[in-house]
Amino acid sequence: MKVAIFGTGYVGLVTGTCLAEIGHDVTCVDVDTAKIDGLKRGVLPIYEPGLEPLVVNNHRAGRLHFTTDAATAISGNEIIFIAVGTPPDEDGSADLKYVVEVARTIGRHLQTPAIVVNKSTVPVGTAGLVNDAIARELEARGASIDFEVVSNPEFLKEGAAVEDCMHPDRIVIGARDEKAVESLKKLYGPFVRNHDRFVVMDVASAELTKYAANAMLATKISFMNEIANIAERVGADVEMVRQGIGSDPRIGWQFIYPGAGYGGSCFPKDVQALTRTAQQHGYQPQLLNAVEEVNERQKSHLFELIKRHYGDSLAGKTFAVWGLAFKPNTDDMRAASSRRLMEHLWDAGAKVKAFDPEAAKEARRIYGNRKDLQVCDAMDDALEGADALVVVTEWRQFRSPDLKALKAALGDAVVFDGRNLYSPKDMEDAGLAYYGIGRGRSIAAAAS
Ligand SMILES: NC(=O)C1=CN([C@@H]2O[C@H](COP(=O)(O)OP(=O)(O)OC[C@H]3O[C@@H](n4cnc5c(N)ncnc54)[C@H](O)[C@@H]3O)[C@@H](O)[C@H]2O)C=CC1
Ligand SMILES: O=C(O)[C@H]1O[C@H](OP(=O)(O)OP(=O)(O)OC[C@H]2O[C@@H](n3ccc(=O)[nH]c3=O)[C@H](O)[C@@H]2O)[C@H](O)[C@@H](O)[C@@H]1O
Repeated sequence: MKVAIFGTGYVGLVTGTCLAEIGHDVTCVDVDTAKIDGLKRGVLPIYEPGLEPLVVNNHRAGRLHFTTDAATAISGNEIIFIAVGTPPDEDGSADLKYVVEVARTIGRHLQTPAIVVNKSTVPVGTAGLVNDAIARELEARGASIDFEVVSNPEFLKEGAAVEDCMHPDRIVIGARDEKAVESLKKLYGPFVRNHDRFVVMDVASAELTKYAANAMLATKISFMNEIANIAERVGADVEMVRQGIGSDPRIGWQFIYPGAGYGGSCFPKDVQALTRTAQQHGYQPQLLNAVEEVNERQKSHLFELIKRHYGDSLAGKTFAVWGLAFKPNTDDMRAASSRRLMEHLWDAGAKVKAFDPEAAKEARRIYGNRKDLQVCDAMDDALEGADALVVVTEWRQFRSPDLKALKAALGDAVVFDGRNLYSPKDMEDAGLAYYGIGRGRSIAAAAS
């Protein structure tokens, strides 16, 4: 099938590439000329495991095209995806200006009937806005061309995006028109050959499903962070508690890892946007408010633990920070907890030596040449001359450090573990003071 995708970010590029991989003819469109030029040369704008060879091979095979020319991209394509950003507006609601702009562009250039599939995360009612924007442009041209707007939210995770796209656990389609549903089933069919994973519903329910999924996952995380904060106060270890509840299939093992708070481009903005939607409809979403509030507090929690150890005398101290990306296997630092931590440390007069396997370039882009930040090329380099280590992202290579070397390297022999990667006992045996998240007993011991 012939497909155009507007927006060549995490969602658009991954979706387009995976659709090309299963044999469709895909044109990715973006307004960012540098991104498109890079992609044509095989230079990817993001780090995503497994994506680069797929992009290069499918581009070479002539199934995956990149352009900034919307008119050419739209021409003759039966399916047109919208996969542009929906960042938070000033009041937290989703800013739909990019989505509406794409809809207008489609209306301006559409020549043949098409299904317009909205993959961006958008509030209920957006399909209607998209429909109206296209219709208005067609009317202005005096053109009468059939089109149908469908909601098809995306559930992929960064760091596992290709895998999620190739093996989706469900494909949600919100549509009024049976023919549009059949076309999308044909498009995605090869991804779900052995299982019927299509969940077909009305458009409003599909739009809300996306927010419900992200809000539920964010709720699980904030819930565990709340338990961690209680554990810290009552002298329990949240890691034991996690193991004690995860085996109950009604609770499950996933998304119950306490930590330095959830980050990324989606959970924070989507919880806020759903909150705004509820409020706009006269409902006070107390649970969603609490999920966000707990997360906001949690993002400062590592710094609170650092203050607990050092008191207010942080000026002149140097902190090694392992992990800058908001999660492992990505270079994305949007709303990353590392940023909040470093900003607190800098405000307190401390310096940071940071290492991340993929996000170094992004950190340099965000923070430029700050005197109090040194972005290092190796994890051990970050330890040199540091007083303490703070682990913010659970990259695999951080999991088994040489504790003797760690003790020797750190001026104050103290570790703050924002992802509970280490055993308090191993740390204690190695002579390191250890602060994890929600690890009440070891924190009490370290602070005493
Ligand atoms: N990042 C993720 O893991 C996921 C994101 N989503 C949702 O998908 C949407 C896209 O997110 P990302 O891919 O992360 O965004 P992104 O920011 O990585 O990429 C968006 C792209 O759209 C381009 N763009 C903006 N206006 C355009 C226009 N008029 N025509 C063509 N291209 C245009 C931008 O230049 C940018 O390259 C958002 O609504 C997000 O909430 C959904 C699931 C997962
Ligand atoms: O809408 C989106 O953009 C996507 O948002 C999340 O995906 P993503 O943000 O890429 O990454 P996650 O693995 O969900 O992690 C989000 C944050 O939660 C944190 N987290 C995750 C799991 C956990 O147990 N504890 C925890 O603190 C991570 O460290 C990270 O900061 C969802 O998992 C995807 O299904 C969704 O499509």
